[in-house]
This record gives sequence, C-alpha cells and structure tokens, in this order.
Amino acid sequence: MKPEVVLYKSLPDDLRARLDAHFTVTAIKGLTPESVEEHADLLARAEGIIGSSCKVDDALLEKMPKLRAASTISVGYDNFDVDAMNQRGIVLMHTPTVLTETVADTMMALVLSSARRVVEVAERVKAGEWQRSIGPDWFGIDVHHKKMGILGMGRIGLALAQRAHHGFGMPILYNARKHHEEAESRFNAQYCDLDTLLQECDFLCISLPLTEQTHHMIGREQLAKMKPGAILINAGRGPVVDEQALIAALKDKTIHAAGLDVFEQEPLPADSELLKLPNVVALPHIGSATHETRYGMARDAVENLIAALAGNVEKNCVNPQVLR
Ligand SMILES: NC(=O)C1=CN([C@@H]2O[C@H](COP(=O)(O)OP(=O)(O)OC[C@H]3O[C@@H](n4cnc5c(N)ncnc54)[C@H](OP(=O)(O)O)[C@@H]3O)[C@@H](O)[C@H]2O)C=CC1
Ligand SMILES: O=CC(=O)O
Repeated sequence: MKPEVVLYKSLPDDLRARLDAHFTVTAIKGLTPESVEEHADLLARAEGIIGSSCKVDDALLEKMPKLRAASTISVGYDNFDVDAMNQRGIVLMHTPTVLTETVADTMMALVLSSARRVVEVAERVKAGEWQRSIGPDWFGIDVHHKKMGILGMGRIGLALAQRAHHGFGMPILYNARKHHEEAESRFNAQYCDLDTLLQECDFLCISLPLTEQTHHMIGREQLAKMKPGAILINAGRGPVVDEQALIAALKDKTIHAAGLDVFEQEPLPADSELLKLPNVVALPHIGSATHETRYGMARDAVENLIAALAGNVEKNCVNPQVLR
C-alpha cells in the first residue's frame, strides 16, 4: 500500500503524476479550518503533506497522528511550528537555492523602481500627464555607486550583493548573525552592527526569515536612525518590519521611500495606508514568481517529499536531526 499524502496546492500535471506514482494523493483546498474539519479522516491517515502558504501548527499536527513528513513549496518556513514537529518526529522539507537568483532579481527591481520612481512616473504617462519635457518633480535618485545595506546575508543576500557590487558598483555593508567570508572576499562586503548599517546605507535591503528574533526588528527606533534619503526594501517577511512605524516614517519623510514585496497581512488590504503613499512600490509577494522558478520549486518539493518519506533527509531538510 502506498502512503497517503495530502496535497494542498495545485501542481503542474507532470509533477502531480510523479507524486501519484509514489503515493495515494488527495488534493484539498488549503488547510483552512473548514477543509481540515471536512477532511478529518484523510488527515488522520496522511503520512505526508505538500503545499504552501498555510499554517501548520500544533493543533493541526494533533489531528495528524501518522504524519511523518511535510514538504513546503517555499524556502521560508515560518508557517510551521518546527518545535512541535521535532517533538512529534516529523521532518520538514523546503526549497532553498532554486529560487535564490529570482528573488535577488526581484529585490534589485524594487531597488531600481523605488529609486527611479518607475511605477509612479509610468502611471503618470498612462494618465496623459507627459505633455512637455519633464522637470525635477519627475526625477529620481541614483542607484549606482550608492551604499547597499543587506540585512540577512544568506543565499538571497549573497545573490543581491553580487548584483549590486558587480552590476552597479555599490559598496556593500551587511549584518547577519555571523560574518560571511564569501561575501567579504567576492564582493568586498563589510560586516557591521545593525545601528551602523542603518546609519550608513542608502538602501536597506531585508532578506531575513521571520523568527521570534526578527519580528519587528525594524521599528520606529531603527527607522529614525536611517538617512532621510534612504530607501527600505523588504522581500524577507512582512512582520520583520513594523508596518505602522514604516507608514509613519514614509509620511513624515524620516526615510525617502520603500519597495515592498511582503507585508504584515497578505494579501495587503486594499485600504492599506501604504497604497496611498506615492513613495511606496508594493508588489504582491512575487519574489520567486516566474514560471521557471515556481516550476523548479514545485519539482523540488515533490522530490523532497519522496526522499523524506523514504527516510532520506540529506538535502533540503529543516530538521534532519529528528531522523537521527
Ligand atoms: N519575497 C519572496 O517571495 C521570498 C522571500 N523569502 C524570504 O527570504 C528569507 C531568506 O531566504 P534565504 O536567503 O534563502 O535564507 P538563508 O537562511 O540563506 O539566509 C537568512 C539570513 O538571515 C540571517 N538571520 C537570521 N536571523 C537573524 C537575526 N536574528 N539577525 C540577523 N540576521 C539573521 C541569517 O544569518 P546567519 O547567516 O548569520 O545565520 C542569514 O544570513 C526566507 O526565509 C523567506 O522568509 C524567500 C524567498 C522568496
Ligand atoms: O516567500 C517565499 C518563500 O519561498 O519563502
């Protein structure tokens, strides 16, 4: 008998077929309280789950006594209660690496579009406002050779540093929990504490995971330390930045602008103050959203689940120690 697996996100046909070849798969519409109640028997039998963007907490795990592996189609795993999974001996697989370059591209797009006001002026052109040669009220600020500050020098931070250093001649400052030799030797990146990063950089680019330590790591106090001309880019997780403090800082020009791919609440409510500010570029969490990369993530997540349920957690496992 093949192990039962619950799929809570749609997959391309070929990847679904690969999953079906190994498991008895049932697709459900997300892990909402309603779907969890509706599929209680199925969840009680499932040995694996695969999907993304749903909370997997202790209360859900309680309903899944046979669960051995969860595979998320994402690199971030803040939706999962990893401690509860560890206690229950459940492995968590994720999809690092495959999306790194695409997310760094998105961050560079946010840097460029917020500094050069690309979205705002393109909208003015569409609205028929370009009727004579433009003046300073349409100008942006330079990106090249400005100081790039990277908060979180992991896979994505490193790929962003490469673009900024080699493509735009930007000096790189960074903060992480530890020094990163590769960033320092390849891109001459300088490690600094958070206060120095805030005070020195022209762009503060956040590529941090959401954890208890990073929640609201950037708030009113930190924003006040930034240069008035600085631009904040967040493609890590929304709650790393205190959104109300950010709105206030953008309104009173404590900082110049923001480029955001992630928000405290997603989808961003249509009445969010952020959407009323001309100095904000807001994207709908598209960091990894290209056809190629989203396919690669889904493919890796399927392979991760097949490997994990066969007891192989050498690659892409958040908590391999549970099987040791
Ligand atoms: N917008 C989007 O669509 C996407 C968003 N993401 C987000 O980006 C995050 C990063 O991804 P990735 O680069 O692959 O992850 P990595 O684990 O490779 O990098 C994370 C970095 O954050 C640093 N960090 C973690 N906690 C702290 C802390 N308390 N203080 C300072 N630095 C800290 C780590 O420091 P150290 O190196 O010292 O351990 C590391 O440098 C994901 O977790 C996800 O939330 C990812 C993909 C797409
Ligand atoms: O936000 C996306 C991810 O992969 O994490």
